Amino acid sequence: MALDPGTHAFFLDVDGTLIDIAERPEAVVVPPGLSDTLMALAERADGALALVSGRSLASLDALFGADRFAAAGVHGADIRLAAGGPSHPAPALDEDLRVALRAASAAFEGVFAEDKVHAVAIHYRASPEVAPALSRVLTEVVGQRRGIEIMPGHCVFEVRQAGIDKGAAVDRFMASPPFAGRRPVFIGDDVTDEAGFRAVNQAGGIAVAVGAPRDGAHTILPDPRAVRALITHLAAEPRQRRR
Ligand SMILES: O=P(O)(O)OC[C@H]1O[C@H](O[C@H]2O[C@H](CO)[C@@H](O)[C@H](O)[C@H]2O)[C@H](O)[C@@H](O)[C@@H]1O
Repeated sequence: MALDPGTHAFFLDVDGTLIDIAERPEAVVVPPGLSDTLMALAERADGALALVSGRSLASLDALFGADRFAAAGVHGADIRLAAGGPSHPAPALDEDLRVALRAASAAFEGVFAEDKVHAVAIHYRASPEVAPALSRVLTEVVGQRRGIEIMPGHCVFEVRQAGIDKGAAVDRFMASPPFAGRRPVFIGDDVTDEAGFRAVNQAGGIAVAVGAPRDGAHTILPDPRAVRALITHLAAEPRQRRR
């Protein structure tokens, strides 16, 4: 894969892409040195590197360092266009909907709700067999509310506002420096990353799936370890890179 920090902009999904999946969101491990390696790549790309995640910005900062990276949190509902800069949050998901989703989730053994204010992730990794029934209940809770969608992910249903997705986040980053004028690259593993793939494809960029084929992806890396190896390679001085 011919990627060049001098000309590409990098959009990186987090769970299942940069870091390995864990049993619970708070149990993930960021490998030692990964944040510094990402920073080195960001510097080589003149700042054109963003984390694009379903996690909140607070969660990303806890994992990778406060304000260290440009980032789109909660699938783009809360965007920090530059490291150290302000965030631009969308309106919160209605409080009564969030309360109802938390209550509905609590009725299922092994299920818990992660309330991210702009979205609620309902996790069922500990009880995968409940997925069909859980999906039906969440659909009932959302009911006739307009502009709300339920997105499946890895052992999770995410209830969020329609129109906010990783593709819109990529478009927003690409509209201004240091991203504008570069060729975007999106690396991700989940169905929610396919919106990011569509956005980079429309901009003539490169979409890289992780672990399994995904709609819109040009190529696949086998796992997060391979993603980290690629990042390490790109972050190195050109003369240090193996040809
Ligand atoms: O867009 P991402 O950066 O891939 O974030 C997607 C969701 O990741 C987290 O949940 C997922 O990872 C957990 C830790 O590995 C795992 O336990 C869970 O089953 C996965 O769904 C995070 O908790 C969510 O908020 C993100 O939306």
